[in-house]
Amino acid sequence: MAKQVIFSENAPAAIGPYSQAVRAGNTVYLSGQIPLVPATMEVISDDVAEQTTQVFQNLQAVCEAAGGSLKDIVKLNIYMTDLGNFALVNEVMTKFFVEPYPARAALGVRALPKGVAVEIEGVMVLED
Ligand SMILES: C=C(N)C(=O)O
Repeated sequence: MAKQVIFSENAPAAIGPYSQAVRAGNTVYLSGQIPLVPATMEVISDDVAEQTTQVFQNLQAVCEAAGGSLKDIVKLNIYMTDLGNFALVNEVMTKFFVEPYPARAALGVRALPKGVAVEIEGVMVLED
């Protein structure tokens, strides 16, 4: 199956050897987004709510570049350096998603790139 690399100028450029997303058939694999502001490539702030918002905005931009939207996401994996932020991340997520929510995993990790507090990756399935 042919794979297609997805790129959005409205999301941060990759900070390593990966693509922002890759489409294979109708499935789009969204690389982990961290809270970098696309225009500056700087972390938005230390505030976890702002970081989470930036992450979802970045994912939204990549989804749109792939011809979809956050509504088409079927699975998310959320990585947090402090699971004490679990409720806060949930609250921010409800500003971007309505039911039926995607499947999801939430994990606590020791560290994330650029010292951020949250990273989110996902899988999106496009309509035929
Ligand atoms: C930020 C990433 N997605 C990475 O380094 O893989």
